[in-house]
Amino acid sequence: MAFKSNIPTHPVPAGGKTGVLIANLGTPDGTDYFSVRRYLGEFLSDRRVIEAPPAIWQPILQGVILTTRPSKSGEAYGRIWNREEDASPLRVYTRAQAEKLAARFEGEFPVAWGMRYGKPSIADAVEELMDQGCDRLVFLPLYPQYSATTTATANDQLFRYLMTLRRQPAVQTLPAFPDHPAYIAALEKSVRDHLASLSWKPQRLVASFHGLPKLCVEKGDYYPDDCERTLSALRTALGLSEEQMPITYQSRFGPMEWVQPYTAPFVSALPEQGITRIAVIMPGFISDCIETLDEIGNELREEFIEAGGEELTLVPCLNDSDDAVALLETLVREALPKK
Ligand SMILES: C=CC1=C(C)c2cc3[nH]c(cc4nc(cc5[nH]c(cc1n2)c(C)c5CCC(=O)O)C(CCC(=O)O)=C4C)c(C)c3C=C
Ligand SMILES: [Fe+2]
Ligand SMILES: [Fe+2]
Repeated sequence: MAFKSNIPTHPVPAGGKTGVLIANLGTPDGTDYFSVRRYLGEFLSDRRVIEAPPAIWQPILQGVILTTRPSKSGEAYGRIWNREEDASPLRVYTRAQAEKLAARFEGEFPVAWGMRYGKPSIADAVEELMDQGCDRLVFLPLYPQYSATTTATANDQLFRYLMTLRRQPAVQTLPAFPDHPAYIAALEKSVRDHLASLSWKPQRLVASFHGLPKLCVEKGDYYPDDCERTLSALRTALGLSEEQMPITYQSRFGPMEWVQPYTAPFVSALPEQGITRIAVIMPGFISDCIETLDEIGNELREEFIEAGGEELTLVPCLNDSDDAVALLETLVREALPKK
């Protein structure tokens, strides 16, 4: 293999320069069939996400899944698309987080953003930082809870690109932050602010995390433990019990069993217990995306109303709020050597 001659366009200063790379999952470039197909094809070919042998999985993926799912998902993306920016919310928020974080660092640390799947890639972001003279990188996957299907594959992708470089930066990968005090404080404030803006009082604050196949957990992925850590810290901060703030898991994909309880049946069963006004918080997502805005904000709301529910409100994700950006700054600064 030939290694890339990646000579920075800016000289590397004496003593080195540190760049910050924030990474998220990735999202389609458009809502049309081919854009969504390209995205899902890359995402669902990742063996960290679907561990089945390619000889078995690829014919299923390239056959039935990539024939049917892109149209259905494209419609869902269409419902939540940011028309002003002509981009999906995940892209809009991730870019805004990077820009606002860069503004906070005032040139002390350049910031770039990259996506595990699609554009800009993690490789694009590494190049952007190295071109600015960075010879050290702090890599922050934007997943509060660890999973091999998210955090680990983001790290893999970073190192996969570094494998091609002649001139490699030093890299520090940051851990997940499920109960970091700054993260819990930001979530607590987002709940309090949102509840204060309502003219009614939810009877339950249902927490919904992205799901994961149960088999991944049996093989050692400790994602549900991290979700429990987040929720237990948040319940304590808000003074709520497990009954008042239950944990559930959404976004099941495929026929396998996933971590339970599943959000949709849990929420649909609430009206028959006399619970007809609820708020839903999704602390597994730093940014609003198709899974929060459409799966919960549209699909789940419809199911809840059909089951006899009256009100369902979403607590927005932290997105590009000052609290979110302050949290990212804290996580990065804590990782840097003290001067
Ligand atoms: C086996 C499939 C999947 C696993 C495992 C999985 C884990 C996982 N995903 C997130 C975060 C996000 N997922 C998003 C979208 C999404 N996820 C899957 C499948 C699996 N996820 C699919 C097929 C999709 C695409 C949407 C669809 O077609 O339904 C997103 C949003 C992306 C966006 O563009 O808005 C996020 C974020 C986590 C945290 C996680 C494991 C813990
Ligand atoms: Fe997902
Ligand atoms: Fe979904």
